[in-house]
Amino acid sequence: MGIAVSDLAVARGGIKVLEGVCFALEPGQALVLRGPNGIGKTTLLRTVAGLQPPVSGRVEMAVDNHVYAGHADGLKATLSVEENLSFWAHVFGNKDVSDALSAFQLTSLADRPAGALSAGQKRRLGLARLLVTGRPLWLLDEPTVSLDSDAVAMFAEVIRAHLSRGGAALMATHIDLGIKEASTLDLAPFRAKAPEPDDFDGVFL
Ligand SMILES: Nc1ncnc2c1ncn2[C@@H]1O[C@H](COP(=O)(O)OP(=O)(O)OP(=O)(O)O)[C@@H](O)[C@H]1O
Repeated sequence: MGIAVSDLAVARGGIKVLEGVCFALEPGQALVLRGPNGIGKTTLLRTVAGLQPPVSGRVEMAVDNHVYAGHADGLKATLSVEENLSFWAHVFGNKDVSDALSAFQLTSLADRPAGALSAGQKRRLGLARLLVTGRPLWLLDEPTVSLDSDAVAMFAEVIRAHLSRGGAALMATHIDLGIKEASTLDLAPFRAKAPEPDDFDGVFL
């Protein structure tokens, strides 16, 4: 099962930012959330991931089916690249990290402490964690930040392989990943309207 989102309204800091959001994501599909800075992509992803409650509407998806990767890489700086991945593999009941290392060209850096990686290498390691979770549904917020063009291509290849295995991905990104299987949802039409004041004259007093 993927995700079914219906008539969803989400808020940040107590203010509604998006409303009436509807989409469905099936296994094997990717959906890219688009919209200008501040429209609410992160807020929507966090709500879908269950990290905050919706204002209204529904998010239907299977329990323990997804993994969320936000802006922070969530790495342990003193653990090596391999130890970081092994830690996360263990959390999700898995062991083998070799495929994740090679998918993001991290094998030659396996023994280096994560704190001594470049920004792009840290991001590659953060994304490699997705592969060791074994979870089918990936919720990704700006996954390509700090990646150079080779690493973006690497990431796009990982997404394609994930989709071909029946996985799914919902992601907010400003760049074109060149994934032809991916569709796009422009969030501009779902921007929440400013609330009508209850007391029109009162707002001027
Ligand atoms: N902690 C907060 N308290 C109040 N408002 C916030 C908070 N964090 C974000 N916002 C506001 O909520 C709105 C939605 O923010 P959000 O981070 O979801 O947007 P975004 O589309 O992901 O933006 P970007 O493309 O810049 O990452 C923005 O207008 C932002 O200023």
